[in-house]
Order: sequence, then structure tokens, then C-alpha cells
Amino acid sequence: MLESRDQFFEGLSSLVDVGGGTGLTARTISEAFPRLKCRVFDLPHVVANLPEYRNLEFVGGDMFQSGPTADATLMKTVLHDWSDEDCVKIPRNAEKQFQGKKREEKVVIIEMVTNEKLLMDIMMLMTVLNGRERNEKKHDMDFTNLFSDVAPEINAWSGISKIASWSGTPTPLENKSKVP
Ligand SMILES: C[S@@+](CC[C@H](N)C(=O)[O-])C[C@H]1O[C@@H](n2cnc3c(N)ncnc32)[C@H](O)[C@@H]1O
Repeated sequence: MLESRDQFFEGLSSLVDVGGGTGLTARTISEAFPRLKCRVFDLPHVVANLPEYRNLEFVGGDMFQSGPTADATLMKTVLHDWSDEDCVKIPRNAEKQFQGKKREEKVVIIEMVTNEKLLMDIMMLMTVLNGRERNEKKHDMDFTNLFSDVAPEINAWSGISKIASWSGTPTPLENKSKVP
């Protein structure tokens, strides 16, 4: 992600890492981009007593109720814990806070993308109610259609782009946004 910094971070002044845990990823980003205001948003007991660090701060709350908005939202290995219906509640909550005002926000989702039903998927189905690994092709368990099928209104303000392959090698943006 940091290798593709121009694609992701150009023009951003703030970023929130939703479900960011104790801030390992956000801290790496905040150090690479000292002018970017970074927030980690996670459950109150997870972020309690974590010290602020220069341009990095921690905010406690429930992502299904509310949460800080920013120029970019990062969700790394968060969505695989949740059902499709739950996944789309998170950006819907952010949308509510903007009360219909036109805005642009980058949403960066980092997840394992499966092309087969792999062991991890089976583990998620067994251990986490409704959680799943998703693939990138068109069928009922994919990222391409996660937002457009379950919450079509979200695609009106947010394009979904494939940003990297499983190998971690950055690939050219393939913008699937329906916004003209
Ligand atoms: C699999 S961990 C991912 C942590 C981090 N993003 C990473 O990649 O290491 C999922 C995170 O989601 C957080 N989480 C779960 N439910 C949440 C909620 N309702 N509101 C905010 N964060 C939540 C958990 O506390 C946990 O830190």
C-alpha cells in the first residue's frame, strides 16, 4: 500500500483506521505521512489508555453506531468477521453523518481475497457467526458486489477499485465505480 502512495494518499488530510486494533498499521502510515491526521477507531476497551503519537490518535466506539469520518477510511481484516449486511452498515453510518452532502471519500479495504474456498474461509464460517473470506469474482461471496448488491446507494458516492493482488504486488487500478 505504501509503495502505491501516490494513488492512495494524494490530496488526503485525514484517515481513519476502522477496527484498527492497537494501531500498528495506522502508526506505520502516520510515520510515512507526517502531515496526515490519522485516527484509529476501535472498541473502547481496545483503545483505552493507548498513547497518542504525533499525528496519530485513538478513538473508542462502536463502528455499527457511529465513528469519526475522514478523507479516507481504512478497514484491514475487519470485514471478513461480518456478514454482507453488517459490512455495509459501516459506510452507511459514515454517510449519515454527512447528511446527504456531496463528498468524496476513499475507502481502502485490505482483506485476503480467495479464488477457491480455502481453509481460512472454512475457519471463518466455523468460528465466527456469518464471517467469511470473499473472492473478487461475480458470485455471492465477492467484494465486487458486496456494496453494489447489498447497498446500491453506497456505490453512488464510492467507487470500488482493486488495488493489489494477494501476492502484495500493486496492480493498475481497475475502477469499477458506477459514478460517471
Ligand atoms: C481482525 S481484527 C483487525 C485489527 C487490525 N485492523 C489489523 O489488521 O490488525 C478486527 C478488529 O475489529 C475490532 N472491532 C470489532 N467490532 C468492532 C466494533 N463494533 N466497532 C469497532 N471496532 C470493532 C476489533 O476490536 C478488532 O480490533
